[in-house]
Amino acid sequence: MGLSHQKPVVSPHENRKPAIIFITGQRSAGKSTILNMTKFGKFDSTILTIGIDMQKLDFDNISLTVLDEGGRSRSRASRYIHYRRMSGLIFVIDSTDRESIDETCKELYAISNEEDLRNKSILIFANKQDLPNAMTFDELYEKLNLTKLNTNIKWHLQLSSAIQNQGLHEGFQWLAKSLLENIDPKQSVKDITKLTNNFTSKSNLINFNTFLRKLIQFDSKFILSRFA
Ligand SMILES: Nc1nc2c(ncn2[C@@H]2O[C@H](COP(=O)(O)OP(=O)(O)OP(=O)(O)O)[C@@H](O)[C@H]2O)c(=O)[nH]1
Ligand SMILES: [Mg+2]
Repeated sequence: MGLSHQKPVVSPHENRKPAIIFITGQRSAGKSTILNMTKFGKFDSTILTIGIDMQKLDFDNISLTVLDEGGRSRSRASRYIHYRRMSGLIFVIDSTDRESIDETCKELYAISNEEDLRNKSILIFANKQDLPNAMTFDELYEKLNLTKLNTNIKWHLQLSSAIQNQGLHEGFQWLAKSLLENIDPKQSVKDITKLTNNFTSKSNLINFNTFLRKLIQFDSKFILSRFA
């Protein structure tokens, strides 16, 4: 047996840099649909997220651990979120909801002022663009007053339709590029391990509730299909 000059077999996955992302925003804006469509490439009906779900999304050179926060249980769920551990954030807006735009704007500003998000990236998805009354890019740009957003963060406004898989790829491409400039892979791996442990212990009950709801939904779909 001699020395081998063969290159070690490196799975392309090992070259992906890990990062943690938090997806938040208006309730029912399409956060979970964006993640599901990006991951599976097809539209599947979602149910409202209770607490926080965790999803992994792999791209060419980056592996995202995404925490998906349900819009209805925000204050409770947010206690488990530490912006310090996030490499970036995705904020989702329902482009048809003109009534809540001022409140949404305030929330976006508050997030952009978080000290722990300094120099990090925020991808803003203006979702549901397939609907006829959706706000346009210019309208959103003006109403969200994006030029006044804290200059310490990098942001990008992306129009999208999650159910039609429009704009998602472009949005994630921007995010991946912007994250790669800042990630410390060693720190990310440590943070992901901590987060996963934390997440599994603290949200077991929440997950169990979500599991039950999914089971009930599946069951009722099944029963309906039997009687259709
Ligand atoms: N027309 C349209 N409907 C969408 C789009 N994205 C999501 N929806 C619908 O909006 C509803 C809410 O979608 P979710 O993905 O569950 O929204 P969410 O933001 O995760 O909701 P919470 O977890 O409850 O905060 C569902 O009925 C989706 O089918 C879109 O781009 N266009
Ligand atoms: Mg959801």
